[in-house]
Amino acid sequence: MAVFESTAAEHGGLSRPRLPEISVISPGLDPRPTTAEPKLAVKSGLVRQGSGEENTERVKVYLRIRPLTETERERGEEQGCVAVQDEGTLLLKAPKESQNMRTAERGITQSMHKFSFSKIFGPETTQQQFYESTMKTMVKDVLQGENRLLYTYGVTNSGKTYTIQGSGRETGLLPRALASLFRKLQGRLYGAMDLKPVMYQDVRQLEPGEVRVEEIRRNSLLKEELTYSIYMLQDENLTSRRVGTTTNGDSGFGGLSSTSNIASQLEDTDSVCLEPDSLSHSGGDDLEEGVQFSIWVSFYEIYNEFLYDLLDASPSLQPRKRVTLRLSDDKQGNPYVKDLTWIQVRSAEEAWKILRAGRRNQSFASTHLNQNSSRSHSIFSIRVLHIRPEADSGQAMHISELTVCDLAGSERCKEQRNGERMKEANNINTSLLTLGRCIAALRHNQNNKSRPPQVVPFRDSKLTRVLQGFFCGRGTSSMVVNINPCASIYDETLQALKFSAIATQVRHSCALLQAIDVLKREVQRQREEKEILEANVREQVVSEMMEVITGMQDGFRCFISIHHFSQERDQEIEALSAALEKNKEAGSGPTSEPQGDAPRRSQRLTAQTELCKLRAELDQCRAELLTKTQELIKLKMQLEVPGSTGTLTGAADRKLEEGQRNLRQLRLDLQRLGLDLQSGERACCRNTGGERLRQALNAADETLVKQDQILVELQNGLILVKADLRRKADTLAQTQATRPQLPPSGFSAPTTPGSCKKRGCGAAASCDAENRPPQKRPFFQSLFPTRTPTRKYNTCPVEEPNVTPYSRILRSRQRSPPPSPVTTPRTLRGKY
Ligand SMILES: Nc1ncnc2c1ncn2[C@@H]1O[C@H](COP(=O)(O)OP(=O)(O)OP(=O)(O)O)[C@@H](O)[C@H]1O
Repeated sequence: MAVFESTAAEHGGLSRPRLPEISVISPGLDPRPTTAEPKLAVKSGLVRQGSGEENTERVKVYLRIRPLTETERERGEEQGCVAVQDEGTLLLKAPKESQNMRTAERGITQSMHKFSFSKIFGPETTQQQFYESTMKTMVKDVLQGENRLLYTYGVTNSGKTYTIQGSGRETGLLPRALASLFRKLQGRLYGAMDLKPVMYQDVRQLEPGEVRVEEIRRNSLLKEELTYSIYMLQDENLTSRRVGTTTNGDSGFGGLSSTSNIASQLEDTDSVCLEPDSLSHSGGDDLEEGVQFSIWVSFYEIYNEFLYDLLDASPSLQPRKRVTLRLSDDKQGNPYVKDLTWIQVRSAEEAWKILRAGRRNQSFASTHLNQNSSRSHSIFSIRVLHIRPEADSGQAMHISELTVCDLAGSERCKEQRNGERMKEANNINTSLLTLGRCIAALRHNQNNKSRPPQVVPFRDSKLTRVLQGFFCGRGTSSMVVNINPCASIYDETLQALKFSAIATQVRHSCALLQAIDVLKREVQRQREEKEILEANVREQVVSEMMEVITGMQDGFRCFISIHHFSQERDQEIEALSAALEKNKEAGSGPTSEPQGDAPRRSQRLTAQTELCKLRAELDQCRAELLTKTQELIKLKMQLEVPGSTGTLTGAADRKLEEGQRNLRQLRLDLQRLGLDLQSGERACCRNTGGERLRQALNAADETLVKQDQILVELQNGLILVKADLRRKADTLAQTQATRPQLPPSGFSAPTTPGSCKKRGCGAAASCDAENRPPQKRPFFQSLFPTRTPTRKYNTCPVEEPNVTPYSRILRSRQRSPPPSPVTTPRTLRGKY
């Protein structure tokens, strides 16, 4: 067939690569389709991808082809450039006069293009059929709590407004949706007006005063709509102006300037008399039990990138400056139209009147293509509050939304002769272009998950910003592409279809929703874990704190008891010290001690008395020792003086024996004194614990130790003296034996010539000094000058007849065992 022949092949020359005959501008289709394969992969408009994306659904894109008017047929617009191959496939064939055909003839593009859609609706499709196939399910979803968006896209004069609003009795999708909604909600409407949607998807509880304001606003709007209708009917002149009226454009002014025959088309349908659809037949059985619904509507437009509230002003007949609305973000960053008017509606008729009132405020103008062309994007939203009246304060459990967006038609700016129309066209095209970029970015991000995601330019236009939520997983969107089969606008239609082809590749952000759900669950789980962890930590901290506090309490109790004890001890010590002082002063007089401490204090006093007695004994012993020492010295001196040796030695011997006895007695006394000291100190330590007493005892003990040492030294000295005396006695005996002529009591130096008594004594002393302990010599020398017999005399045999009584005693002593070792004070101290 000639129509499928590529003109580019004929005229493109050899230098150009041969292009395929048909461009297939839709994913999932066979890139090389043939006429013999009319059935393409798209069956029901639901195209799925593999590799883990089976659960995500592509955005539904419907194509609606409007019928040609009689005028258009007469102009020769019907050239067969639009052909429906099946319910999902469209074939575009470039007409001869089109730009596309010219480029195709140069081999740059193809002249035929194939597109796939979710479903294609031909010119014969009725409004009812179109609603049943597109919006009915969306209404059902919204009543189930979902958010849905439907928007129309297409070239100007392609039937977008007709599709959404309808014309005459051919009501469009929106009034049908409203009628269906209210039929479904019969008996389930929430009568009060105290809950109102605000911001992105919040609900606010209204005060009674606010409720009255809301009622006044709604009644005013409905009343003025009624007044306007009556006015329109009565004023024939005005009514005659309705058909074919052209406006001067809307530069921010509403009212008459925007009134068009579109409004009159709607007014023809003065009541919503719609064929009942299958949804409304089903009644409200599938609605959630016990839930009531409050329906609120809003209507605004985006004109030249400004937002205007179409329900804010009454349908005034006087032009006035309109107030622009601002876009804001809530705490989660969701955009919403600030201060937008929301009206609660209680029936489809009320909603219909509100819609008509808003339509009169919308910006329309006549263009070269459409006498009543929408010059703005209009957005009508229905918010459904799901309310459980029995719940606390009747709070809304959930909000769902159905938004219907009638986009302005794209058109060629250069064909607009009017400057205002050109500006509008520029803005329309810019916002539509941004919408196309957003959809392309979404498609890119979905298809290239391994690559860095592109920024979706939602913020580049007001339109994409207000619709952002529906593209980001907070609902699903459906697109209706309207085309006009006129050959004269083929190129524009081709561009619109190329745009829609991108949209068909976009998937709903179900994956995002699922990810959000997963993340929500994860956050909840982690929050619970954190709470448990926090509770455990708190418990541990509390138990540790309790332990610390208990320890501190114990320590404090201990401290208090120690403090009390030390106070008691201090008091006792003070009392004892005072008593001691008193006793010292008063001697052994009676004390005025307290009754309870009397026994212990008497013990202590006894010990003190004992100690004093011991000290006295010690002093006495010391005095005795001194006396004995003096006696010994005297005896020594007597020994040195010549005289009766026997008498002297006998006296010395007696004195020595007496001294030894005294020493033994002294030793015993010392031993007893040590024991007494021990017991006394024990008693003192146990009973008083006073430091001063202990110091006094220690001092006494040290004195005793010193005295012991002195006694030991004295004893050693006595032993040496005795030894010396023995030697002297021997010498005397030998002297007497060798010198019989001398009187028996003589004690003189030997008269041997050349010899000297002193010399002989010196030799003996020098000889004897070697046998003495070196440490004792100074003491011994201080006591007794060295005057001992020589060794020669010692070695001489002693004749028995000349033995004196002293020498006998000495001999017997020499035979007797040596004196027992002196008990050193250290032994006592060690025991002590
Ligand atoms: N399916 C249809 N059946 C009958 N008439 C239709 C259909 N679609 C559109 N029309 C008519 O075509 C004309 C243009 O339609 P409409 O105003 O809806 O186009 P539009 O796309 O909204 O244009 P604009 O973008 O300029 O507003 C209207 O007169 C409308 O009644």
